[in-house]
Amino acid sequence: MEEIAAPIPPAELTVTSPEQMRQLGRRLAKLLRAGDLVLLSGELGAGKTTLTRGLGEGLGVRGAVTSPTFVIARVHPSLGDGPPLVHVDAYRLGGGLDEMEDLDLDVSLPESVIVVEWGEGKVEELTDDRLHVVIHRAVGDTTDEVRHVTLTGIGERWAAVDLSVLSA
Ligand SMILES: Nc1ncnc2c1ncn2[C@@H]1O[C@H](COP(=O)(O)OP(=O)(O)OP(=O)(O)O)[C@@H](O)[C@H]1O
Ligand SMILES: [Mg+2]
Repeated sequence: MEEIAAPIPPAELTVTSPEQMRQLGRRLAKLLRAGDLVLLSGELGAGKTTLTRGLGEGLGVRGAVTSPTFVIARVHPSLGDGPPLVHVDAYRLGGGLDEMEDLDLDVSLPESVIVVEWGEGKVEELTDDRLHVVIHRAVGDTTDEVRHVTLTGIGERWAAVDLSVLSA
């Protein structure tokens, strides 16, 4: 009989500064590979771009990750032989997937690591597997630098990945 493994629970961690958020991104980058989709949720200023900056550093890609004001997506090629980082800000992406494909990114998505801010309900169809990262501020707190981060792996790709290593 086939053994069905219990799903790995989401990892929950607390981050107390922007620098720590970047560090988390750098550590998370080590778990990522070409074809991965990372969905980032959290209110304005939660730290999605800050985390992505760390991901870019960890992946060793060219160019600093910034908040794209006039572009929806930016491709950061690898400085080595790793996958490029495709950073999407779907805030203004109304139509979802179709528009995503229309972006004409000149990059092969299955060969890239794709990180999407504000992508909920828009890009899930890109792949069955995704890592969903939710960043929360402590309720009612706008001055504090404390953030609660929940990482949930969805699909076969993440079934055996122990995300608790990220809290180390
Ligand atoms: N623990 C923390 N982690 C991340 N950012 C933090 C933290 N504490 C304070 N900050 C600050 O909060 C802001 C986060 O901005 P960032 O652009 O990363 O957010 P965002 O979620 O991408 O917002 P947007 O929805 O506008 O794209 C930065 O100014 C950063 O310095
Ligand atoms: Mg952002």
